[in-house]
Amino acid sequence: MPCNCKVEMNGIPHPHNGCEFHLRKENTEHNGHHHPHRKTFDNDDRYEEEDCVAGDETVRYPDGSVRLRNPNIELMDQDILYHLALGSGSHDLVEMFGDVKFVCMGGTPKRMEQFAYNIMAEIGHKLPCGTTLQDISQFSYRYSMYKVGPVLSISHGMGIPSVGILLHEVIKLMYHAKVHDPVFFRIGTCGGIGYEGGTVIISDDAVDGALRNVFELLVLGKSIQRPAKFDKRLVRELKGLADPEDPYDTVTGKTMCTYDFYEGQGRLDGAFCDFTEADKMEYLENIYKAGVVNIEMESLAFAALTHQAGIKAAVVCVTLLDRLKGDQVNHDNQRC
Ligand SMILES: O=P(O)(O)O[C@H]1O[C@H](CO)[C@@H](O)[C@H]1O
Ligand SMILES: O=c1cc[nH]c(=O)[nH]1
Repeated sequence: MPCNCKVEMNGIPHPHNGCEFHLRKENTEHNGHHHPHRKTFDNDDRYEEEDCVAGDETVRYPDGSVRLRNPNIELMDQDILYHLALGSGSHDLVEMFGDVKFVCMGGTPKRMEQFAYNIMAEIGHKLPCGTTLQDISQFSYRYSMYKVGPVLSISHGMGIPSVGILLHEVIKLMYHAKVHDPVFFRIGTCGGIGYEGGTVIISDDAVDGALRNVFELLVLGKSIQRPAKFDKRLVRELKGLADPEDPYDTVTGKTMCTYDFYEGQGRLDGAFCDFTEADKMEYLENIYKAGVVNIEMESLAFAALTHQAGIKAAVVCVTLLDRLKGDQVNHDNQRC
């Protein structure tokens, strides 16, 4: 049953929160996609199908548009993308985002604003006279989002919870906007393991602090694990863009993703530390031997959630320091 409540938030009309789960049970068509065999909402739908591959038609519509693996969304009158300050009822998402091809994410709002300007110069995108780039999500006060032609540039904050929330909403945005075959990138910073500051690292695998290649999440109090997989072809394509003339090295390898910057990454300089320098070095040398080339804080969720959604994704990070040589990050190394 549709709901007529209207609420304005920050000048943007927003659907009434209490109405978001008014279900239209008779509906079998949603978002222009026909669902003759709408699935029931069970654990199999949500948490299995580990073998699906980005671009696989079992996780995409045949035209390449993003298929949501959550049957609840198609039953809702409108979907509020709360942390983006957008909504399927309040905005024409197809008109605003239907032409998106690349979604680039990185930690800070400033980086992603600068990246948007760089992309604008790179692709020769012109803004209407007298206008500047606008932060589309400014009234969320959480993330920043800029759109330059087919490129979205979005800040994701720090850590798995922050990037995870963003990914849920951006994947739904792709679905509502009927975007075809989007490719997601995280453009980040990291600590190198055996690599000096200034090295570019393309992740070909993501592991947690115990070297497990899965993203673990508590759902309804139970631990679920989702495989964290990157698109190997995209990794090779990106590596192929490296030029021997580049004034920095570009390498591929296994990225460790931790839940903390200090103790979680074996740093001795946090507010707490219950291990010795020898313990730290033993750990870092062990992960180095296991093939880990860098440590950061989002790749596991990034790989797992994009893989789950059938979206091609890659993580490319620059090292700020070699963790085999120290812990402290200089301000000069991290400019935005
Ligand atoms: O520079 P970003 O993209 O934020 O990435 C890295 O920097 C942050 C820690 O300083 C973490 O988010 C880590 O993943
Ligand atoms: O050491 C580092 C540097 C940047 N980001 C991290 O997560 N770790």
